[in-house]
Amino acid sequence: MTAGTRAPRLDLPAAMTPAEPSACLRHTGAALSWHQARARAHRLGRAEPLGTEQLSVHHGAGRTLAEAVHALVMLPGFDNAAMDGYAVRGVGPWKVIGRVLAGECAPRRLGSGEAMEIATGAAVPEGTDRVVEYEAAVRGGDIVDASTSGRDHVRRRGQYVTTGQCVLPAGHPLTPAALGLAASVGADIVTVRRQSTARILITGDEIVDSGVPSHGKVRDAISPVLSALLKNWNVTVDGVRVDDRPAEALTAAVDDALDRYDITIVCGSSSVGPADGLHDTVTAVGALTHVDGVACRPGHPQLLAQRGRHWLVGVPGNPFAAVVAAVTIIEPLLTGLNGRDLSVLPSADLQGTVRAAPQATRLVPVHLRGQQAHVIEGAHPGYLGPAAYADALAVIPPGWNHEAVDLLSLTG
Ligand SMILES: Nc1nc2c(c(=O)[nH]1)N[C@H]1C(S)=C(S)[C@@H](COP(=O)(O)OP(=O)(O)OC[C@H]3O[C@@H](n4cnc5c(N)ncnc54)[C@H](O)[C@@H]3O)O[C@H]1N2
Ligand code: MOO
Repeated sequence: MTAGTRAPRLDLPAAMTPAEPSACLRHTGAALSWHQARARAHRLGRAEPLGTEQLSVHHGAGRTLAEAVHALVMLPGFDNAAMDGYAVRGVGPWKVIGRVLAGECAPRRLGSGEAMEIATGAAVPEGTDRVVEYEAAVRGGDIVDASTSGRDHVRRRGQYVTTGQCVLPAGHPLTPAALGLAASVGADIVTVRRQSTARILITGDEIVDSGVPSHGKVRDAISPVLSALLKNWNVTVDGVRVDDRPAEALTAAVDDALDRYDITIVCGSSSVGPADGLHDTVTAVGALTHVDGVACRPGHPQLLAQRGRHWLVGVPGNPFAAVVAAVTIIEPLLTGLNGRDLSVLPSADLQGTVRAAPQATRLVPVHLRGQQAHVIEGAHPGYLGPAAYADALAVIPPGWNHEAVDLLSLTG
């Protein structure tokens, strides 16, 4: 609910031409470049990592390792068959002297000219030269024969991992496969960063949190999108609350949330209008400002401040601008808090009409098709339509000249 004269229009492409200002020329903070803001949020988080806890590998999904996982066993732990068939020794034909299934031990070693029927994963009998898969074997009675094969179909002990080897370093995200790997090298417990918590504070007298808004009112679109993004980033979003102005109410709510949550996110109130009290609140709660304005379109009026180990993020009230702020500030901050490196962003060639801003990074919703990102027309700071269809946001740097663009995932 900013008031006063509108900011002059910048050189927006057709796809992003809004009916209201998207440039925050009157914004008071010294804007960082988009890359600087992202890097700073990450660096700050990295300097104050979250505490740690120990979790079962069954419950670690989405967490980040605080301590490396070292193998307690060889992988494989023993020489075993990679195929169902016959473990053989020497040249065929072989006499079949028995059978060994997974989990069993062969009763004795193989002699030359002998074979043992074997299941995939079973320990091969001592003396085994190779495993002949059923498909390549010809059996008659207790004799089996096969042509020579190039592969021995034996997975050797320690072929993948040796005991003591670091299989997952600290800072590695516990993806489903990483959890399986930790278990396969014998880990029951992993040491991870604790789950971060966030409180979303929605400001604005015009905002209603359910139902169809009456004239002059606006349905809260930011809580749903922000809550979902935060859950994707493994944050516990502990309640969403609509705070009425006056400024003292916002300050009290922020003060309280800063005490109790890792990240307090104030939506709206970030600009320069008469009801935009976030800057005063930052001062009143004694937080130190690190980012105050980012040279990006949309999403310029972003804020990052710190009180102790607690973080205050201001995101613009325009919902698409709020999404931009989330991927610019909140995601890198969380990446840092979890002790992870900022990932190198994937990139793609951009198809569609978009023009670079001279001094700001533009964030544009795109569909990904193969190696190409296709611009979704109609993006507007106050409208989530194109973002709702997008796979990612393309990062269009100032002065962009049709080079490949970086991509920020919107789908988790
Ligand atoms: N004179 C200036 N006016 C504005 C500037 C500026 O630099 N000088 N910047 C513009 C930009 S850019 C943005 S973005 C907005 C940011 O405004 P605020 O963060 O202060 O947010 P509000 O004024 O409260 O709301 C803006 C807009 O968004 C709607 N809104 C707010 N919260 C929600 C919500 N939870 N769900 C859906 N929509 C929401 C609100 O009704 C307003 O329409 O300031 C510009 N003005
Ligand atoms: O127009 Mo404002 O850029 O952040 O939505």
